[in-house]
Amino acid sequence: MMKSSVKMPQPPTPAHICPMDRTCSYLQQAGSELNVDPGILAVLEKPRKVVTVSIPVKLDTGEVEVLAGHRVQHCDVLGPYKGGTRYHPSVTLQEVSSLAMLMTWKCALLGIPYGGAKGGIAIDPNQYSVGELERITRRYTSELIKDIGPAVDIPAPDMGTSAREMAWMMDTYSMNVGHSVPGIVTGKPLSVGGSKGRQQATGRGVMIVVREALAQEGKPLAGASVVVQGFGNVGGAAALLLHEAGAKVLAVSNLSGGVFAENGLDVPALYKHVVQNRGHMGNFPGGELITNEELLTLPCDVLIPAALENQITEDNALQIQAQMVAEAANGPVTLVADQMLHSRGITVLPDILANAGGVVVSYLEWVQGQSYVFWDEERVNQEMEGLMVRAYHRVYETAQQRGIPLRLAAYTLGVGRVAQALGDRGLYP
Ligand SMILES: NC(=O)C1=CN([C@@H]2O[C@H](COP(=O)(O)OP(=O)(O)OC[C@H]3O[C@@H](n4cnc5c(N)ncnc54)[C@H](O)[C@@H]3O)[C@@H](O)[C@H]2O)C=CC1
Ligand SMILES: O=C(O)CCC(=O)C(=O)O
Repeated sequence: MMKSSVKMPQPPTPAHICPMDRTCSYLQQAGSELNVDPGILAVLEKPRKVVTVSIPVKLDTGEVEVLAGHRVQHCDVLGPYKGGTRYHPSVTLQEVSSLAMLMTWKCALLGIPYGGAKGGIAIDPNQYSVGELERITRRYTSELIKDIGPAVDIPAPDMGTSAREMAWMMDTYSMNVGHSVPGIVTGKPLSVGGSKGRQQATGRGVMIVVREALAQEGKPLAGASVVVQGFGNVGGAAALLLHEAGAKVLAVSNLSGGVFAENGLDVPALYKHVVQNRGHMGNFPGGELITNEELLTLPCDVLIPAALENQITEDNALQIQAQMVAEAANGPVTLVADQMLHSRGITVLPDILANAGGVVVSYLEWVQGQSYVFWDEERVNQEMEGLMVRAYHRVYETAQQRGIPLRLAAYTLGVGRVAQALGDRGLYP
């Protein structure tokens, strides 16, 4: 949705927070809950293919910079690999591998016929011109040409990328193979076969899951107090849609800081302000400034981290005052913090459920493209809502039946489906 022009150095990921350890730990927990054969778990712990490519790019100054790009394909037992492409300074092979594994469980949980993958380049896109970004994206795509394809691995947007980059990827792939291949990416512009509703889909899915979870606790979404960290594609759409649904959005933030209003922010006005101010929240007349750290610990019904990984850690988990945390970002809560929130009775809606709206509409885009029939936005939203609501209730019921947290229930469903398919395909006796 909105690209920020704020340039700030990124703090390194603390050494004790390893994204792959977290994802593997949840996999192991789901495996023991389901009594999955250790051989199958050993297969699922490792990505099937890891590709790192060198991306030489001529900068506008005439200098050449050589970047590293990754694509990790975790598992394709249920269908083609699927997952976003991230441009962010924190990108590492470890991070991309963990995100690829999350995609496998997310697609399986939602019942969509995809495997899991993720890609990324460790750059701050705000530091590059549009021309440089185009050259980087095209070279990255060309380097991956033998590893991606509409029946093999289908990239999509993630942090730092959008429909624009998907159009460049599609064009580059199409030029390489000699004909137009819209199905090579999802999240592309409508003009080249994108789907209505994809841009807001992840945020809309977050809103739907939060609404269902609040309803389960007997609370309506209208009037619920919400805090959102991140105001990009996911956080921006989630805040706007929650506001539209009558929730009181107390605070939102992005890289530039945050704003808070005790009686709720006028989110559309803030959105306009941020666009006009090239990503800056400061000087917004309808709220007071707040830091990202303060925002995370505000008392509210629902806290929605929609930016980076590892935002809720053992250092701030005890200060979280939300009743519910909805993981719009991938991996915003560390392993230890997750246990701390659980023992404090705070409901955590796990990423593989809460942010699945994006890949669901990517799937619907792919379905429309395959059939050459394109739907109106109402139909896309309805189909997505149906899948999200059913997934939420499957997770909730599994958690109730097994007496386990929602995250483990979600993993149990996702891992169980993949393990079953592995067995049925004869890969494991
Ligand atoms: N784009 C998509 O369809 C999907 C994205 N996600 C996840 O959602 C998260 C956000 O992705 P997008 O919204 O697409 O990215 P984006 O690049 O559009 O927006 C990221 C937002 O986070 C803010 N941000 C960055 N660092 C921050 C910090 N330290 N503190 C506060 N805010 C900060 C940025 O200023 C920006 O507002 C990521 O974890 C991504 O993997 C998950 C599912 C699908
Ligand atoms: O839309 C997609 O294919 C992938 C979205 C994504 O990267 C994610 O859900 O984390």
